[in-house]
Amino acid sequence: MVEIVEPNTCVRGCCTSSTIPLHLPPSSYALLAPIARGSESTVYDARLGGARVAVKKPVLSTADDLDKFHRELQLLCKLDQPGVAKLVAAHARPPNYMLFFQFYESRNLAEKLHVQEWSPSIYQVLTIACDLAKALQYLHNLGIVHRDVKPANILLDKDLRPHLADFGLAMYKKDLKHVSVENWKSSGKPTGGFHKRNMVGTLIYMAPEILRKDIHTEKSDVYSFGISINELLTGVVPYTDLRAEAQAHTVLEMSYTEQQLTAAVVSEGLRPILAHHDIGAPSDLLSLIKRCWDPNPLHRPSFDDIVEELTFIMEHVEKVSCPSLVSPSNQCQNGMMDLQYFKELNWYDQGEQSARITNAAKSNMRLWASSFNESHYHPTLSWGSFATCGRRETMEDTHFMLPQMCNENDVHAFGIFDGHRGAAAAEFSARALPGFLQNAGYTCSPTDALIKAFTRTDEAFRDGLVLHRNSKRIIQKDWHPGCTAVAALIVRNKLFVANAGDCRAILSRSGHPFPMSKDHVASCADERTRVIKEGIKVKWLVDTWRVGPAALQVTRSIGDDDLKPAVTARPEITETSLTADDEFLVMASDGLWDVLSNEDVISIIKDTVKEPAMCSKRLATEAVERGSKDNITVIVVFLRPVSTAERIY
Ligand SMILES: Nc1ncnc2c1ncn2[C@@H]1O[C@H](COP(=O)(O)OP(=O)(O)OP(=O)(O)O)[C@@H](O)[C@H]1O
Ligand SMILES: [Mn+2]
Ligand SMILES: [Mn+2]
Repeated sequence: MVEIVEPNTCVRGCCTSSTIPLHLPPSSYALLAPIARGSESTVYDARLGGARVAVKKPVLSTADDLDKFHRELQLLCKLDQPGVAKLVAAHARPPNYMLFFQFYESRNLAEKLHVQEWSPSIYQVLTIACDLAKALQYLHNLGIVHRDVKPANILLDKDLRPHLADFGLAMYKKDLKHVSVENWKSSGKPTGGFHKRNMVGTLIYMAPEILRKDIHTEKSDVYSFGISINELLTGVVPYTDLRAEAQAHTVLEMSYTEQQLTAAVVSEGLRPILAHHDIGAPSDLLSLIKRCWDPNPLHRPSFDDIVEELTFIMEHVEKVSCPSLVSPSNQCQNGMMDLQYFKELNWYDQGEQSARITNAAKSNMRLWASSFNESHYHPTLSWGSFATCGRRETMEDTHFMLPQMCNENDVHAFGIFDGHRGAAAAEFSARALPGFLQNAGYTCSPTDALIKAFTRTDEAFRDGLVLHRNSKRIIQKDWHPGCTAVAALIVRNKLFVANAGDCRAILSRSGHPFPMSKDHVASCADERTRVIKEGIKVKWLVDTWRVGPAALQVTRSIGDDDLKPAVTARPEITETSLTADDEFLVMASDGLWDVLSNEDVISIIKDTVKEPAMCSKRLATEAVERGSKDNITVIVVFLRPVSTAERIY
């Protein structure tokens, strides 16, 4: 990539390599945007000789930090294994100290699981586990312990293969024996002792012997590996799982301190909830995970054992699962093919294409540029979501999150769609509505833009349906998919909520629920009267009021072209000015509100760790526990700054 210039060493001469350039002419590289900022370093998206790389630039404030940099570089120069993040170059001379790595496109495993909500197949879990075990086996054979194995340090490439990164704490085992634990923990930083920075995010992956402040061995990496693979399998951050019994501690909630977690892991043998057989995890894998997190390091397997066992499990899974891919049950009979094709049209793409961004939007115009006075209160946002199929077999909910819409720092939009009679309308709307909203945003007020976005989405979807019905000669007259929708738009200090149907949005204002939408259901007298007036019958059926021959419970929706115009897509809009009293916004599909009251939702968030994705997940899990039988989608948006301590403990 870039030529090696002799002598190829760092400034001190302690780091050498015959293949990796260790000093670079400034013209050969360019740092672009930062992609991660830690307390010890910043990682940049960068270019080196034309290729995309990730550059880790450590903060070097003390002589110790410099020693640490050279140790890390010496070590990285020796590593060459496909499961280890590849160092491609370094610059180790004043004033610039940088490590250049091959770029891994699919972020780290923690983000993939908890931000993108990726749910891997068993085969993908086994592939990652196996690659990672081989990388750790390689390191241990070289006498190196990593000491910071956790999903955030596992980078995924575009094929989702893992690469172990962050050798900031890695050491030769022989050197560790001399280093007392106190030494690596406190390097004279102000708080001293067990520095918070080392704990945050890492504590839950630490073996009991480390928490007891004994020496780290390779078996401590085995423990962290076991915890990480279980997280990969369950999608649950350790100790946040609500399926646990009350006494099994949801440790990451505010009420638990790190001392309490440490005590529970060390003396009560507390561990995360093991993945369940239900999800198709082979029992051999589950028992392997359990042995990896055994309290006694001597009882944990070595990576030689782990690699061997995982290889065996993978071969077995391949044999069992491959034939089903071609099983006759998956093939459609001839007559069914067309209908199948029709339903499987990619409605997301259809939606995206209908709401293509207009020229106005491509120019330099600003969204709602003149709206609202800049001197007002400015909310500080953080957002997260969680969506689950729940007890249903299919997922008909969709959502979108558009923080900092069109690069406007203080314009944000979020939306949830709950499909019925199929997922088509919900899938279409999740992509179309944000586009229509943006296009309208250059010319209309926020309220009008929201109304336009809803009605245009509805029209475009119903037009699309007609078009496909005709062109594909599908005689499926009575297929009329629809969806309910709620969308929130924040423009500076103003919050607008548009709702059509029975999704709901509430604010927590001074600790109390403040409804931002009204449910549009046939049991609501006003709505029932309106629908009847527009010519559609409403009948009491079984247990509730239902609309038209389709027996819909909602009175407003996108789609449902058999019930238009009575079942209108026109949303009701609520508007409010945000102040420092507004803590957070919660939006969710009716799967949540069926079993949780507005008050329940507020109080659950109050005693959950202040991380929006975790709050969303906790609410959904709680709703499933309380018997919700529907799909559940939750978006939580904090409107005030949340301190790191509140987010982690
Ligand atoms: N080679 C890479 N390709 C893509 N992204 C990367 C790469 N290296 C690092 N990153 C991103 O930067 C983040 C931080 O990297 P790394 O863990 O090496 O830095 P760090 O400063 O030691 O972080 P911390 O100590 O806070 O965990 C990773 O989680 C990942 O999101
Ligand atoms: Mn890291
Ligand atoms: Mn690190």
